[in-house]
Amino acid sequence: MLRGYICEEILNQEMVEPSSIPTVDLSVFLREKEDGKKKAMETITKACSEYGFFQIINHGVSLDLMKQAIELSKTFFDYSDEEKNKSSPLSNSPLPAGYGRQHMHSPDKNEYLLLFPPWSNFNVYPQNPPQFREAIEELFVQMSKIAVIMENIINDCLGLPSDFLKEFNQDRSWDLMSFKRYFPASKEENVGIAEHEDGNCLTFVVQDGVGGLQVLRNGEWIPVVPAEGTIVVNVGDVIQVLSNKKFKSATHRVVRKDEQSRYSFVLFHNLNGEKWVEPLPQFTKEIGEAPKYRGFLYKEYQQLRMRNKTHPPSQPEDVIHITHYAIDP
Ligand SMILES: O=C(O)CCC(=O)C(=O)O
Ligand SMILES: [Fe+2]
Repeated sequence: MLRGYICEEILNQEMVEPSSIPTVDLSVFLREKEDGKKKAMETITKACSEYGFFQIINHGVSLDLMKQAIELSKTFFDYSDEEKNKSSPLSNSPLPAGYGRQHMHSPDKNEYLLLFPPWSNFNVYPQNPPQFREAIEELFVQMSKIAVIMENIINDCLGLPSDFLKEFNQDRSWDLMSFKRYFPASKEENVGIAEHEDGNCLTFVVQDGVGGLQVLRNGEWIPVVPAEGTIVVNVGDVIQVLSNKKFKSATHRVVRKDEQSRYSFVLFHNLNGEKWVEPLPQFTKEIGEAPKYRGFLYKEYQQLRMRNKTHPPSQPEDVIHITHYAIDP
């Protein structure tokens, strides 16, 4: 049940509904043949230079497993608080891995299960449903493989050495997976996750059929129409800073639907907190361009973002995001 599938066999393209963000067939990178790679790289480069969002098909992650994980997360989130709270975070973990709900004052209306890689000591796995843990662990492995492939593609698109990002961060222990349930919209408001950019390197999203994920493109909110088997990819702040804004960290949000919960899960391909992040010489000194950001310790940024969530600032302009490190021209 949890086995991966051979990429050539799967995902009849006709199954995929039309969507407003570009779709990249990842199988061209998984095969030895060169066909289609150039075109796929152009699509990715354009999407990342403009707004940082695209989606992938034929990625090698088991479709059965993706579906099964969404179903298992539904079962989990439907349990009583008492059952869910059995997976409450350990007090010594660097981020609250385990089950949680957004802070009462947060505009975000969702509950979540946060997990570090399967070998981490910080994970507090749900005991129920019984198959959930195995599915999460297998998905973590399969999606992390795609993340490494995608890192290499991004290196090529940016003109960096082909294993640059892998070498930049060898330590995968800060990677995270998050399962979420967004509650149905109320009469007064429908924010699932307020407009934001992800702080990490690359994000991979699997959503159910409900919809509500939107990306900002040229000042307009574009819906990311759910299509079975696709994985949505977005660029995070770390890539934006390293590339000196050549690639954009996608601004996105989730809008809640009436009368329906929405379920999704996400792999955040992340950085070790001790990494120093600053625009690379390839995008500054070597091409005579001024850096758009000052350097920072990644964990400092992650902690500031966490503080936003647990102690929400009273003014929207006090929210810390990557502009905190921006150098004014
Ligand atoms: O649930 C989704 O579709 C996206 C979630 C998201 O943007 C996030 O967790 O940062
Ligand atoms: Fe996000």
